[in-house]
Amino acid sequence: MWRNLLLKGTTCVLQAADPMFLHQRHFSSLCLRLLTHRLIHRPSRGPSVQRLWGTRYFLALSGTRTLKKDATSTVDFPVSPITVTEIKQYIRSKEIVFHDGYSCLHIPSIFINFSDRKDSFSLFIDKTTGQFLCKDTLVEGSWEDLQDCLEVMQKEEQDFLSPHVLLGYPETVEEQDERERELREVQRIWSSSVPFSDVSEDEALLIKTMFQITKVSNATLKKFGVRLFKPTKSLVFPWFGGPDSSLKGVKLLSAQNTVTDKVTYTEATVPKCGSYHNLFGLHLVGRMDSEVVLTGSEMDTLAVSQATGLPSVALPRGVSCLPPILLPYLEQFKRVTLWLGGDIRSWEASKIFSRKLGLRRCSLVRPGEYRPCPVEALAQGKNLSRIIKSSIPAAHKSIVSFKQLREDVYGELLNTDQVAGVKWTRFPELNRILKGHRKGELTVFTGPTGSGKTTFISEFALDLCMQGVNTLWGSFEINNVRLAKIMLTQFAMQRLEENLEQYDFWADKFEELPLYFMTFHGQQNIKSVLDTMEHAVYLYDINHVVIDNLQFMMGQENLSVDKFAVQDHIVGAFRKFATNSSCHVTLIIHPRKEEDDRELQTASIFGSAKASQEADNVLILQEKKLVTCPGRRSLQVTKNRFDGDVGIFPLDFLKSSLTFSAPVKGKHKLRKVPSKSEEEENEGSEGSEVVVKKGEVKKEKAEKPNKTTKTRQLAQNPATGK
Ligand SMILES: Nc1ncnc2c1ncn2[C@@H]1O[C@H](COP(=O)(O)OP(=O)(O)OP(=O)(O)O)[C@@H](O)[C@H]1O
Repeated sequence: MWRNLLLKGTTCVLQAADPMFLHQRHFSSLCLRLLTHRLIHRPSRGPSVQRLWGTRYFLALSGTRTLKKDATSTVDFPVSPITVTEIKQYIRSKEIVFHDGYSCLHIPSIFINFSDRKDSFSLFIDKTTGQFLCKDTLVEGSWEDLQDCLEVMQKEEQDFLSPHVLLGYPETVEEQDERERELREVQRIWSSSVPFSDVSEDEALLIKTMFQITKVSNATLKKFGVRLFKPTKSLVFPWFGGPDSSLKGVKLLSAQNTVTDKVTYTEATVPKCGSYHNLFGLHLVGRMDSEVVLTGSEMDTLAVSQATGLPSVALPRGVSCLPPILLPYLEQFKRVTLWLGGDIRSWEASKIFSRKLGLRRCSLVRPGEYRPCPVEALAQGKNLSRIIKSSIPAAHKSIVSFKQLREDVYGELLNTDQVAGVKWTRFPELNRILKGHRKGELTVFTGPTGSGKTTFISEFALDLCMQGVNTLWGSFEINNVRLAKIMLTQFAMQRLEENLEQYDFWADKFEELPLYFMTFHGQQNIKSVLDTMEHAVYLYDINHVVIDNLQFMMGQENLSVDKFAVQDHIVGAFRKFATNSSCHVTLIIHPRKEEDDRELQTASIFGSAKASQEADNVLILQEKKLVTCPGRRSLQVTKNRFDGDVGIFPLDFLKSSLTFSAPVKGKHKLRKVPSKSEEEENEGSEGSEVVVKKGEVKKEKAEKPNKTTKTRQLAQNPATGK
């Protein structure tokens, strides 16, 4: 029956009443049966069974495409998280020899004939996920795919399998058109761009001045194949890849001068950034090279190569992520120097990426006054070889002295603004109180039922995501479609149902955001959620996880245990995750039942005091008392571990765009946060804004000049002083 279905090229949908009915093993055995007919059809991306709203499982059993690039942003539940020990045990049981690499295990490719093998160990298995890539044939797939292939080889007593044995999701006509269009676009840009040797000296100098690369020679540009696309005056960086080093894509970089004479760059890639897996410069790396300098931009790689002669490659999306699919290409290097830029963000990224690459082979260039990014270092005539030599090992000892910390402390003092984290663009008041959004922190957010917690946090997270903070949503209460609709409305800042003709425009832009959703809904077990979060941090370098909300993890835990103890355990687990993964976790927790007319406080968070103790920040969406105007909300920060400032400011809700924006200044009187005793008699003053600096005496009257000055200053727009 299956065979008939396959031959007819149909898609088979299996719907199971009980989700457990179709589990992994069932699916594998099904595929094995198909394999014996030499027709294996299974999704090559992620877990082979994709979970869709908990009750339906789809098997795509038609189509002929080997690869399906990640087209969705949902993070599937890792059906059975795999460990490196299990992978090794399995491979040994199949009597396959392997090399234990830095991030991957290397085995001989099973997709090419023994006599045709150029490199005896060209199949790489990711030690964290079990995903594999054969560098000779570019066949990739999940750990389950590889197991199935090995089982079939053993069963059929074969030495190798055809690379076409693994077929992915069927490609729709639109997808096929899109792929062909992209290929044509790459060729069109490449053939209509010109090498620098064909550009007049004056024009070349003008372009180099625009991009601030006057010190980069034409010989270096030629070596890396960099061209000029004249119509937009963009630099064209080619992607040469695959066993034949053919042209796979291009990146176009344009430069604009801002009013402050700073140069800003915009880049565009073909194919789109999600499928643009180019390590720029890789085609120039020799098979025997054992050292590489990893940079955050193509121009930095040009600078390093020219100044030091060392092999250098650039990450395709700069410091925002290191996709695991690139790890096999970095396995040959015994030493990797990460010089990702000259700011704190690059420094943080280099520490995170070195974990994926294997700490013991990595050394990091610490940004600083004397160590800007490579292209700037070249422009300033610095000695790049010396900077690389001064890089520090990524593997740090458990016990350190101040001598080892002093540079870190100096860096923090020098870059206070960057250390404070990413600033919100839509919530300047939050920047004034919290100073920014930092990695590795835990934020607890609460507010009355139905007050708009999800709606607010959605905009709060979207704002950060639009600035490049890789975000993962765990929305257990409302489904991902509804959540994405809210976010898209907030992104477009308008009611899209009335402007459907604009839908594609906004959806295209929205799709570019580094935004991912867990495919969970309803009650979940904390272990599955944490496994998925870890999986996503590894795959997508997630910086911010939003959990809406904690109550959806409580139901699955042991009911005989006290529910406060369960909550404490869950909060502790999120705290640990945030610290260990250098990832910010925002946790929505329902408040305990309070009197209707009482404002919420830190102590109103449901459960014991553990949540507020573990949290770095506590945010409360206040609905009552503070405002006389009905429906008006305020956001109160009651804890801020970073610098202690707490405060409250009003939020205006715009129903058409589902956004909260600060009300017009001057309309609202300043007000201080009431102390507990004052709170009792507090009548509530509407729409007020206040920031209390750590160490200030709360009891001080708002009218006192020094206090008023302080709060007024803080209420001012720092740019205009108004
Ligand atoms: N400030 C506001 N004024 C009026 N309506 C609002 C406001 N904020 C959100 N809403 C609307 O209220 C409804 C509930 O919002 P939301 O789901 O964000 O609340 P919640 O606090 O997360 O709810 P729950 O307590 O069930 O988790 C939505 O329809 C939303 O558009």
